[in-house]
Amino acid sequence: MRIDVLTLFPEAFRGPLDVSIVKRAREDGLLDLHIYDIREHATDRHRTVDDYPFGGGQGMVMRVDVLDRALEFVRGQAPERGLVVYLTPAGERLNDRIVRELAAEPRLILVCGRYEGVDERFVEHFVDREISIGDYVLTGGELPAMVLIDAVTRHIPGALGDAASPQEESFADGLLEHPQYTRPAEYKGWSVPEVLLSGHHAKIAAWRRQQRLERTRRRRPDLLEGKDDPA
Ligand SMILES: NC(=O)c1ccc(N[C@@H]2CC[C@@H](O)C2)nc1
Repeated sequence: MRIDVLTLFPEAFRGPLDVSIVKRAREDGLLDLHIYDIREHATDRHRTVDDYPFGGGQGMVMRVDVLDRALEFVRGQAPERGLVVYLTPAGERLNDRIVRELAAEPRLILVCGRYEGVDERFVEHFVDREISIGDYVLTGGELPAMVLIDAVTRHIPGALGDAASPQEESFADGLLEHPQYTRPAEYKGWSVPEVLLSGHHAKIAAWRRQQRLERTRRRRPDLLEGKDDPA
């Protein structure tokens, strides 16, 4: 899978994507990640990428002409057209379903805004999906883009290694994940649920399912809406 990123701050991407699972996915050629600087496509002497908003208001808006040129350049770097995703608080709330949809794409082109955002004509004519990672405003789309890259990479076949698979986790069955325990079996008088030490796999699976249900009912009843009560 190829992911291209358009940003004013390429340096923001150094670090989180250079470690562990995402790093290995890149080294193994499972994820082909490229970061591009939007400012390279500003044409004036001052390399301007933003301007004052028509109609007034505070802050600056990123120019559609600069973004169009940057996107056209990036598009030309690979044969697949790519799905253009703009990170914005006004987007669809990211969830497991959307992550899986995006992970199925051969190529994503993520657009990270700054200031007050981008000219709406860019969104209207060039963006395929607007995505939000939560109901809060950040200084830029870079962190949301890194969240998206991390979440999507987990679904690239082979990225989690042969053992684990994204099926067995939170949200995969629409529920929150069950609690996890490991050694020591006893710590400061705190013990591990007996069933997990029993080696009885059917009982363990049942206990974990019950835990997922109870946790979800207690913490995230919204995830259960519209579902008949799962047995
Ligand atoms: N919740 C989110 O996913 C999110 C995304 C982007 C963002 N901020 C950028 C800065 C200017 C505009 O492009 C939007 N804040 C929050």
